[in-house]
Amino acid sequence: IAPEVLARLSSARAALCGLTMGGLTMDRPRIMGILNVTPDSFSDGGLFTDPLGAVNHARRMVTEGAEILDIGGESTRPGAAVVGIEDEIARTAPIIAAIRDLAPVSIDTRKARVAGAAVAAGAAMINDVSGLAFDPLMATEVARAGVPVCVMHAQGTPDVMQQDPRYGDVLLDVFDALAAMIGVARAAGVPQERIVVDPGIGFGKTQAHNLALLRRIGLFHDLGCPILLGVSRKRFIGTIGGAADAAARGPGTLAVTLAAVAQGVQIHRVHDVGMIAQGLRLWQALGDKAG
Ligand SMILES: Nc1nc2ncc(COP(=O)(O)OP(=O)(O)O)nc2c(=O)[nH]1
Repeated sequence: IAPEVLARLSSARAALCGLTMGGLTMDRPRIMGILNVTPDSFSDGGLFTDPLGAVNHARRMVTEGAEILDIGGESTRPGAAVVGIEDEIARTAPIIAAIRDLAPVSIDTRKARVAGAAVAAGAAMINDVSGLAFDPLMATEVARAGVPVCVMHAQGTPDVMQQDPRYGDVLLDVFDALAAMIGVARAAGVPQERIVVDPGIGFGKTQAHNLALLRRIGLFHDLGCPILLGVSRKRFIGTIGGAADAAARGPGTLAVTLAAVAQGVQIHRVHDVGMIAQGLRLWQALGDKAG
């Protein structure tokens, strides 16, 4: 099946997944705006640690086209330190309460108690970069909270994941690992239609692994869940695109995002919302036969 046909079929199937987060269906690409309230995130650490700055940035991203806001209080870049639960809650819960009416909010955390506090503050989704593996209580917490969860693949933890990542076949290995995560979530009581999958670009992957995953990312539709992709400003974009400064990697991020849209990827987690939203509008106009 031609990739574009596969993408349409997959998008249709994903739309039937019925994931609705704040009423968002998965029948067209959605932008998830990144709100890192951390001092050390790899590309924007420290920019939004003051509450007013964080709220203003959230408002600007929604104005520019973000339909989901992903707030994180702990950097998961290679080598990052683990943040204490109370600190992570203190960083995120008050901001969630302040931005919850702007757009559905996702909490980017590996810890069940942080996720619970976030949902209590108004979060509408849990984004776990450890794929429910870091905190044994997370799967149960997700089921209790009754909100969608993104399970992301990572090989190893941030402190060691980039030292020597290896796979038999990265596509099939990641596919199987995500299928197992879906099994863990379902066994804990999370229904299939509340599960989103993410291959975890840059999380225990070489550049070659990242490119192999991106070339065939449409394969993951066969897991029966919407796909979330986080490539924004990541190292491989800087290396290939020649942009040493992470904040200058928006054009490369847009190129990779549109390639993923062509394979039916539904949720795009990005820093440069305005740039990506503009690109998506052109992409959709080109695909709109009635236009
Ligand atoms: N689902 C999902 N969540 C993620 N959270 C953080 C990062 C890392 O990017 P960023 O948040 O910009 O950096 P940091 O982890 O340093 O805060 N990437 C992903 C991703 O690819 N997918």
